[in-house]
Amino acid sequence: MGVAQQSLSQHADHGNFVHEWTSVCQRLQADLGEATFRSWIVPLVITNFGGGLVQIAAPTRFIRDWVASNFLERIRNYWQDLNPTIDTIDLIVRQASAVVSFDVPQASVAAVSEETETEIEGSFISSTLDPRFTFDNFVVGKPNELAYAAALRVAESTTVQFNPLFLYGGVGLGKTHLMHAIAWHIKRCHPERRVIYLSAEKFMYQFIRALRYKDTVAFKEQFRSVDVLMIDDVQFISGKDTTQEEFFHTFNALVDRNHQVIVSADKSPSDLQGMEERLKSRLGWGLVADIHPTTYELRLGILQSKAETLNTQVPKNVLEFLAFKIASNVRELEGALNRIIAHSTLVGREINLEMTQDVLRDLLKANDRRVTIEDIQKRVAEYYSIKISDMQSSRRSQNVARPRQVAMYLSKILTSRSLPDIGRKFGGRDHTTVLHAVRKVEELIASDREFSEDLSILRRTLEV
Ligand SMILES: Nc1ncnc2c1ncn2[C@@H]1O[C@H](COP(=O)(O)OP(=O)(O)OP(=O)(O)O)[C@@H](O)[C@H]1O
Repeated sequence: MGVAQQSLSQHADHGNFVHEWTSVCQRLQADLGEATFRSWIVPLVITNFGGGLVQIAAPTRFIRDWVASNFLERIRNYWQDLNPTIDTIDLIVRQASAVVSFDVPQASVAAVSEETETEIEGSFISSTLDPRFTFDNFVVGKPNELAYAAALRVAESTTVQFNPLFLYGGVGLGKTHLMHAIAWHIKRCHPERRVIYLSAEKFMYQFIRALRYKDTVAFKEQFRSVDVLMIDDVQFISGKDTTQEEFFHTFNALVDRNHQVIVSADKSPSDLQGMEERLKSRLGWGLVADIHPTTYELRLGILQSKAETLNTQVPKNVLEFLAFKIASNVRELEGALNRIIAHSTLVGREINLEMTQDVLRDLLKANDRRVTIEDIQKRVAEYYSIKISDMQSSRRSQNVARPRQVAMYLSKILTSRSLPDIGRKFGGRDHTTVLHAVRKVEELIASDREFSEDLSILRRTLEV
């Protein structure tokens, strides 16, 4: 019996849960078939249980999302058949290195002790780093070029050039990705440098624990002896005065010794509410680099890169559609791409616009950019100098029919309306007419450069 197994078996319910999970897995295996079971269920580990809750961790967000939308209900039902006290299955993402797993047939159970939340590897003490968050996987565009350049500079140089480096930006725009990328780079190129990377939340909990166990000397020593201290989401300690005080002293001790400090937050130092003035001011002393909201081009670049990483061919018009429609943040954009790829892999359905709109209906509604079919008809009519009423008319001459087809195509890719809906707005035409128009325009985009350029211009005017 391994160490982790021993520690878990101290839990009174351990035996039952292992037994139950094994039975649930057997039923899933029978239902789903070997290949699906291996792809989606085997990577899962149980990380916590008790009080009616089972917490299951997936190694990546992609697997978590897919399991959540396809198997969660079934896992809960099967579990409740065995143990009616279970009412919640909590699916989380946790890297394999953060958990200790041990042998249970088919799928595994893990014990997460406080030690395993902090990875201690040689001189590198840190929260678990996501292996995908590297500089190589970071797509650079106008909105993030300064933050990227600053992060790379700090990661590459062994002398301190600006202290602290303060990275900030809205939700899901890549702050954590850049922080991890810096840490990975240092870990690879300068393994002798001592780096601590952790969230401000964890900093606070470690500090509270040190206070509780009267261990603050060791706490201070640990943080003040590093070459690089990286604190993610520093806004978390806003309003938490004692933690701020400790962070302030740690920060000063490191900066005074010319050791690098890197901090990320959702706002600029001066906008951090609930943060002491002297800390705000010190946080702004070095280089403050913001990550702006993404542009259409950056979103498209990110999607192309992610599709390549996932080794999947996704049609260009689908990537463009997603880049246009999902402008909120990169995390959501990635989630959307993962969902359609997973759907296609498992159901064997070809990835195209139709299927994308189908699979992502809810998400698309939430992100509706409110370009209406009427806006499109008006803009296209202006562009080709035809009457707007010709969008609905039965005239078939080429100079009217082609713009009408273009408007139908743009309605399909820029709104989430269905083919029959679009047909209705174009003088009550049938959905097959709309489909024909979409195909025709796609053909022309591929074969006629001038036409394709016209269309890009038109599209851009609608996207602003
Ligand atoms: N420029 C980019 N290139 C590639 N991937 C990106 C880029 N920007 C963001 N991402 C991806 O988007 C997701 C969200 O990014 P991340 O977690 O770094 O955001 P964040 O700014 O830290 O968000 P939060 O405010 O929620 O902490 C990650 O999967 C990340 O890899």
